[in-house]
Amino acid sequence: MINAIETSNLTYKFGNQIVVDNLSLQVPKGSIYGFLGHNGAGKTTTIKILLNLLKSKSNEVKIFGKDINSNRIACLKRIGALVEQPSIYGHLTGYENLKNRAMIVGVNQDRISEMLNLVGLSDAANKKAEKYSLGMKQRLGIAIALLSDPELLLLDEPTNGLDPNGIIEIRNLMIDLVKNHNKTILVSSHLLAEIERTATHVGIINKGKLLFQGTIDELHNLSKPSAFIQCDDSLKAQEIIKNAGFSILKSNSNRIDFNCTSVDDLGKLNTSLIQNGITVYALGTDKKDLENLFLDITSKN
Ligand SMILES: Nc1ncnc2c1ncn2[C@@H]1O[C@H](COP(=O)(O)OP(=O)(O)OP(=O)(O)O)[C@@H](O)[C@H]1O
Repeated sequence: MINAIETSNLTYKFGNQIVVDNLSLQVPKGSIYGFLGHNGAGKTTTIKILLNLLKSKSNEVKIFGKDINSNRIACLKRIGALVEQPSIYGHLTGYENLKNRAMIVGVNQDRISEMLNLVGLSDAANKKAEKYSLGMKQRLGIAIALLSDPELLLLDEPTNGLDPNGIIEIRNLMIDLVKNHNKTILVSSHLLAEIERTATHVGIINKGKLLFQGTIDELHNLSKPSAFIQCDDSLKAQEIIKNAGFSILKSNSNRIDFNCTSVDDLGKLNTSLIQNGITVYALGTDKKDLENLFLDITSKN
């Protein structure tokens, strides 16, 4: 299947600084691709290149299989974007902002109500945009980007600065757009927990280099599961765990983490701890969350 976005050894410099370094992204059609990286990693620069706002070499960037440089207009027609602040006029209502944009891009005005409905702003359609919350402004920005019905959406940190409710609204909107409206979304973020809940695929960059790319499941599989025990005698329990052939990963007086992956082994260990007079408060297996994985991956770079 053709990827919505494919970059091949994409490299970009500001002066002598390499900001995007041999980046080969593959964003499958129909995915929510979480583009992760710390501040300054090169996410916005990459998105600007994908929008042809910054120049790439020929065949470094393909949109739905077509080189962006030789098919600029055709490619850009298939992309909607929200980069940095949405371009919204505060003195106009949400409806008027969309109407204005619909005239510029030559889109039928019927789509305005449809877009307001899609992003959940129908009730606020006649309110001035300056009175909108940050989350409403972001959703209006997405509605503007969707007016021309692009297949691919590029969203640069759309949840930045939003409260938990605003984050949930954007998250649900992204899922709805992909599931029910056949869109593909590339969404950049440094809010890792946020990406974990929405993304189907993930690309992690640091200093312009791609450190990981794959499905969210592949990312999770990178972290080795471990087990933990909480009990009343940590020192004695550690001896028993070591004697059973496991290595202690970390421990304190409340909790011991060790390299057990089998629930059978964990059950036997529980029996052994109890037989040795230890009271076990809790035990279970653990997998690293995305945040810790991300720190692991980026710190190795
Ligand atoms: N116009 C520019 N001129 C010179 N350097 C720039 C310019 N824009 C960005 N940079 C530099 O390029 C690097 C990557 O910046 P970029 O904005 O792409 O990162 P980012 O991952 O989007 O970070 P953030 O999350 O902070 O927006 C940074 O070191 C930044 O200082």
